[in-house]
Amino acid sequence: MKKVLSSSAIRRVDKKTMERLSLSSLQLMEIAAFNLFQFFCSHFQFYQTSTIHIFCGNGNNGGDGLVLARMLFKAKWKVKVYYLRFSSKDSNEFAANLNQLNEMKIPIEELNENRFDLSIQQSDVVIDALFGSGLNRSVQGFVGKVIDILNQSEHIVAIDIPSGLMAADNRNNSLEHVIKATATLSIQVPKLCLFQPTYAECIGEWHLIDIGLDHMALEEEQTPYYFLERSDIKKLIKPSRTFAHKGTNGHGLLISGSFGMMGAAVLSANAALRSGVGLLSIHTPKCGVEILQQAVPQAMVEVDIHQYFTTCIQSVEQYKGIGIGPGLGQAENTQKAIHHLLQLVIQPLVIDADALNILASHQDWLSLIPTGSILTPHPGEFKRLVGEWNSDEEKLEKLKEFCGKVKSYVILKGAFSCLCTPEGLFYFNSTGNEGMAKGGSGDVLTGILTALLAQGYTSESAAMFGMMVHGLAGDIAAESIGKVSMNALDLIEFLPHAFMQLND
Ligand SMILES: NC(=O)C1=CN([C@@H]2O[C@H](COP(=O)(O)OP(=O)(O)OC[C@H]3O[C@@H](n4cnc5c(N)ncnc54)[C@H](O)[C@@H]3O)[C@@H](O)[C@H]2O)[C@@H](O)CC1
Ligand SMILES: [K+]
Repeated sequence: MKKVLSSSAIRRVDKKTMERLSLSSLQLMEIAAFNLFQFFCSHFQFYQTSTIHIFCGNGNNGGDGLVLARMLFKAKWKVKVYYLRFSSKDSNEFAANLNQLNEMKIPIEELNENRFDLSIQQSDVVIDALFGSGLNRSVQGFVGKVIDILNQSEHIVAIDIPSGLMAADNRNNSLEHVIKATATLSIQVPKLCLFQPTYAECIGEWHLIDIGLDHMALEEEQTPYYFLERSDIKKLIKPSRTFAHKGTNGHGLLISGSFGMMGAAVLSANAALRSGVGLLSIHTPKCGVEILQQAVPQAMVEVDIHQYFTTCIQSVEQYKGIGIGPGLGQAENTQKAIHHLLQLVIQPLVIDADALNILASHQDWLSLIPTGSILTPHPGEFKRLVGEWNSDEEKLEKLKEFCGKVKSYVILKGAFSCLCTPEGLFYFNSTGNEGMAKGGSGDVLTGILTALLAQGYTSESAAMFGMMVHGLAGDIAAESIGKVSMNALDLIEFLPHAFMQLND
């Protein structure tokens, strides 16, 4: 698990690293730039025949750019270096490295208001080292003009953060002039902006470049934001037991499906059955019985009295994991059935799709949600629950407030799905890809989560584990058959591989 830190926290960690490892600021910069250099050379080998234009500000992000330029120059890459002084005082590290470049006779050009005629070819590469985590106000004036010109380039690699973007909160940033990077090499610590959809087109693909910051110093920083990694899940996985039988692996219930939407029930049931549940029951209207008995013979079907949709859920105390929502529809009698279930149930629920939409239209029922439930909205469903937001930052505030209010977990689905806890901690997922953005993916997640709760995982563990394994199944599917063709059925097909990889 990596901590997502603010600029001020990163500065403290940098400082402690230097103190504890007896490094000067120049030495730390040298290490940072060397790691950037190594990554750049191996990951962007195909740029080797291009001219690399490196644009440096006169702070420490610019310092990183100068050191990287020196290293690429020595390694015989074709580099052109430019710097501009947006601040009247150069940082010490920038100044020292500028001297070095001059001493080594590496050509370097100063840009200013009167001189910034840039000639960059289509195949050339721009490295953006203008501003990093030190940006504390919107970019304006001359440097803004330079950013606009650079944005005409096709290949832009940003160092640490695309210039013009702030690490954590951009609500007071006009965002008029922001580098639109194709890739961002962020220095060791993930920043909140990396996970926010609004800034995705400025950040491009991103990579974290480890520079050996002091682990204790990172430990000492407090943050509500975390980047969840595969290794975190391994610790949560329950060992399998030799004498396990279907009864000890938990009995799950899925309340899903309605006329015309039985596919959702089939998907979530199959996902649950691939996620270790001992026994699975599906509550469904009469029209779904034959479909489910054929498509999911391993499951038991509990038949509603209604032909087309769910109207009546009787007793649920025997189930440890209960998932409700996929393909449920929003018929009036289904709404009543949900209300009845909420009054009846004490164990946490997995709540998805139409069950969320029903809750959104009955806000007074939110207080009936059992503590520790897991809600899995996509942004549209979440908006119906909490109203519009004006920025990603506000969206996270609403998420925290909502989870606290309903004392439950929310997995807000999307790229870097975000799990928020009732205590207001945020965990961004590191698995998953855009090939999963298709109907049925969410139904699969509901099935997985229901199965994990049934097996006795706590809501928090189930939410982390489920979110990670779901995304990983998507990543394996993308690798095996490609993002275009993969669909929800493939997520189920690759779930066993994902579970095995997490267990390894
Ligand atoms: N020892 C260290 O501190 C390390 C720093 N590193 C690099 O240093 C960067 C941070 O460096 P700095 O703190 O010097 O900051 P930056 O280089 O990001 O920015 C430079 C300065 O510009 C000024 N500024 C802020 N917003 C502005 C605006 N809109 N218009 C004009 N000027 C503005 C501020 O005074 C700021 O300090 C990181 O992003 C990273 O690239 C890395 O080398 C790792 C080690
Ligand atoms: K930058």
